[in-house]
Amino acid sequence: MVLLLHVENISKSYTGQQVLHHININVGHGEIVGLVGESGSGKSTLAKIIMQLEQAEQAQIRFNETYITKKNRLSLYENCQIIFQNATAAFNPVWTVREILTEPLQQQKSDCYWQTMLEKVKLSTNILNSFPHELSGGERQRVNLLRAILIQPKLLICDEIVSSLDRLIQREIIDLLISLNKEHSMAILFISHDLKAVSYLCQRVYVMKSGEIVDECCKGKDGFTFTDSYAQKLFQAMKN
Ligand SMILES: Nc1ncnc2c1ncn2[C@@H]1O[C@H](COP(=O)(O)OP(=O)(O)OP(=O)(O)O)[C@@H](O)[C@H]1O
Repeated sequence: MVLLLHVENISKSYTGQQVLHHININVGHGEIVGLVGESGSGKSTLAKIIMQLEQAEQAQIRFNETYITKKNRLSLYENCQIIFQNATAAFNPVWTVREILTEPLQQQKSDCYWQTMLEKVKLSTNILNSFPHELSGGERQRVNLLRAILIQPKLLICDEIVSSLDRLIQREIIDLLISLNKEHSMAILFISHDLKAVSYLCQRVYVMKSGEIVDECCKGKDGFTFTDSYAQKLFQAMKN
């Protein structure tokens, strides 16, 4: 598989405490990859470093064969987007949904365009004049997702985006990700505690523990088969 994101040797400390230890991960073009691990294992920190929102001590990040630094991060954002769990925090509360969605495009679009795009995330055009606080959690996360995919990124990093939603809405969002992956070959790095969601969605998964990648596995016909005992326990607990 041709690599889209290639992350090598990421280490990070906060106030003398090392939270990431020589992390290597990669995501292929059009691939859906999971990143799981217990709370505090360093998943979000890794995602922020990839997006140049945090500085790592040493890191080599290549996206589409180009080394990414703070200086050229804007070109990364044209092809790689991140969405977080808390969709509300991503929005300006005094903007309507139309204003929120128009911002990354930097130009007005027709009602017909919005209808087509909103249908992709199963929202109606009525929502365009609403403010974020008038939406449900699931609707907010759909707007967040649509905002990220409007620029047709090659990679979408999802950091716990379904954790606060109920099961049915979680499933709808995940099915939406699968269709976006199929229709646009959009690669996804899916960071989650939710191993059921990861098992359903992802083709390959990395398991993280205390700032280290302890296992990596491709999905086979029986799901994921890990060699590391921590990874085995983690996924075994899900089945029980
Ligand atoms: N800005 C910060 N300053 C100091 N320590 C931090 C900071 N951000 C994260 N940490 C620490 O780094 C470690 C990794 O945190 P991180 O949020 O990356 O973990 P995580 O795996 O994403 O956790 P969760 O699943 O709960 O979101 C934790 O010990 C956390 O307390």
